[in-house]
Amino acid sequence: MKQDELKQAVARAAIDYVPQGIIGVGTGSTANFFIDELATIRGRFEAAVASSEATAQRLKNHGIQVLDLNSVGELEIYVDGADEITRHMHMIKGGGGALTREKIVAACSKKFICLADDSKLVEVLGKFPLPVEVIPMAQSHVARELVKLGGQPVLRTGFTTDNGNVILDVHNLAITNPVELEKQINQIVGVVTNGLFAQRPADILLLGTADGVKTMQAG
Ligand SMILES: O=C(CO)[C@H](O)[C@H](O)COP(=O)(O)O
Repeated sequence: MKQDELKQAVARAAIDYVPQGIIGVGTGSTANFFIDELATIRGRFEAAVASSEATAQRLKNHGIQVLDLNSVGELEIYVDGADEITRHMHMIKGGGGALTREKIVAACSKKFICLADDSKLVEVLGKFPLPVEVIPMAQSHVARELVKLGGQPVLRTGFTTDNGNVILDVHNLAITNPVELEKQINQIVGVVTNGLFAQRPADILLLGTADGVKTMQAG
């Protein structure tokens, strides 16, 4: 099965988790498939909160109401993809550069439902370069600190986040303790946040495989 077919299958499976109220919606090609599925059940839920400008636009294009996070309470679910995920539900996210808003919406949600094709399931995080969102004037400082942690930061050229910041993609990190590394990187002055989602892992993983969609939880 092609990767896109697997993404579409998990997006369709996620519809079973959609509550009547307001849904947090992620960013990326898998999230886009989910948005397209949401469009088919418009009217069965109230509205959405978007984790990026691109997601907000796609939701609106489908006629789905998009609300400001500050105007709503805690969300029932947040649905998003990942670049890598482990059996412990720790993730690397931010391949699309939306990591900060994704982390914020996820933090405001009771349940994080991760949608991924089986190429994203890994034993250890870190083959995918870890995205770090950085205030532009701190770019060099943060890069030096990331080198001290053993990584090789590379500026994502020509890319600005929805928050007006830059992304350093950090290669070759040995991510043996994702919870600690997430905290450590976030303590560097000038870092907005990093793409490790370990302090707040996913609750449910819908994994697209050639044998169908598998539902997994931390274990
Ligand atoms: O974190 C993300 C965007 O910032 C995405 O969830 C992640 O990059 C996966 O993308 P895709 O679904 O296109 O494979």
